[in-house]
Amino acid sequence: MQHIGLFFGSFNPIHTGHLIIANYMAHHTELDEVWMVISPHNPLKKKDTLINMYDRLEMVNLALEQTAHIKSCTIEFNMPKPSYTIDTLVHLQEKYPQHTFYLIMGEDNLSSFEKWKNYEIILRDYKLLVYPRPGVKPSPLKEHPSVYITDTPQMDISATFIRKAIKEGKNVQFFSPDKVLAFIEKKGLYNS
Ligand SMILES: Nc1ncnc2c1ncn2[C@@H]1O[C@H](COP(=O)(O)OP(=O)(O)OP(=O)(O)O)[C@@H](O)[C@H]1O
Ligand SMILES: O=C(O)c1ccc[n+]([C@@H]2O[C@H](COP(=O)([O-])O)[C@@H](O)[C@H]2O)c1
Repeated sequence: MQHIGLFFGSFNPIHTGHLIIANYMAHHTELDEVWMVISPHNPLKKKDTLINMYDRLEMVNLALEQTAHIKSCTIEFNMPKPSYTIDTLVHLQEKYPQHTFYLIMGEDNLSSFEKWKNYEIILRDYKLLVYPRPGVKPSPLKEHPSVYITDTPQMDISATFIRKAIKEGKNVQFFSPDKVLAFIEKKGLYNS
């Protein structure tokens, strides 16, 4: 049996903030592995700036080329859209009954967690590893017995910031691995 942390996200694009969290969860906690689950469409986000899921997957894979114990997961690609996490959890548990799954999320997502489909069932059946994120109002759910607040380093960087900077022609070196930035440039992503 393995303990797998599921790090769900749009990864539009993946950035250093995501990667530091994934590393911390994979190597500094009791988890055996972290799977980065690329969500085709977050039910609570508009699709305007969302680029195609295959390009987002490619960027995650480029970022993870040299890493052990952190993998990409495309399970939501073939599931109904938008991507409801409870449905994915049930599907993964059926497919991998030998694993114990944990949900990894930033505090920003915990603050809106009560808007998620069947969030009470998620809290009943899964443990949530929640890491602090700068500038987020603390959620009362922090006290829930299924919620574990981790001691993860914090970095105030977001995909929104990166997309905006690229659109404005600014330099974003180090915000994401070089290979990811080269892919963005080659494909002309986030330019308009
Ligand atoms: N800098 C960061 N530090 C910690 N967690 C982060 C950071 N950036 C994103 N996350 C977390 O990663 C998960 C996936 O986030 P997502 O792909 O939406 O990135 P984002 O940077 O928040 O994107 P956007 O700016 O487009 O909303 C979420 O749980 C989010 O809280
Ligand atoms: O299940 C839900 O109702 C639900 C509501 C909002 C967000 N989510 C998921 O939370 C994950 C984080 O999304 P994001 O866009 O902040 O990276 C992503 O996988 C979404 O599909 C899920």
